[in-house]
Amino acid sequence: MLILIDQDGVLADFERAFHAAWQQAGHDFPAVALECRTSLHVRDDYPEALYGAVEAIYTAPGFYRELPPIAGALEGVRGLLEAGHDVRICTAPLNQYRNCVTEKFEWVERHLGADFVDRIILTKDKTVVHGDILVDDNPDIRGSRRPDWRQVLFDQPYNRQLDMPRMSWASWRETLAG
Ligand SMILES: Nc1ncnc2c1ncn2[C@H]1C[C@H](O)[C@@H](COP(=O)(O)O)O1
Ligand SMILES: [Mg+2]
Repeated sequence: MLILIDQDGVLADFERAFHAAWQQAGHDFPAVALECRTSLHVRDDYPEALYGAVEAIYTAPGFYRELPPIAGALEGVRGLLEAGHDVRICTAPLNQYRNCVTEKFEWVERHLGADFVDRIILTKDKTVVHGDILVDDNPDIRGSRRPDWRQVLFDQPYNRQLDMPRMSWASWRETLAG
């Protein structure tokens, strides 16, 4: 199968890094605990007056480069390759792309190796990408086409209210390799 894997929130732990950076910045408003996050975009769980401060964290140089891998993700990706699947990273850049784009590539090179950079598909519209399965933490992927892939939702606190087929890296074999 051709398996498309999202980067942020599936391979790279955007949430954990944001939480740590917000705490370190010393804002009066406390960091929203990961288990209490309710919407995909972290900004939406903070007061509107703090949107600028939230964005300043994830647009800062180094934020994307230093994201920790999600537990089990790197082993899971290698396992999918070993099982014979064609694995591609399918990721959307921020509109404020300056640090984000380069650092997403650096992240892949650092954690999955230089050859894996060839497997990156960077797009604002994942519906135009061909594949059998897309593993993504976003439960509402929009675009210009009817996609030919089937989505498997990557389990995150902010998408748990939805009843959709989902997986975590602890259960990828049961969900994807069958
Ligand atoms: N939880 C998030 N809050 C804010 N912005 C986010 C979050 N997860 C991803 N993003 C941004 C960062 C990326 O540039 C794009 C989508 O990335 P993707 O690798 O397709 O998940 O949205
Ligand atoms: Mg994502």
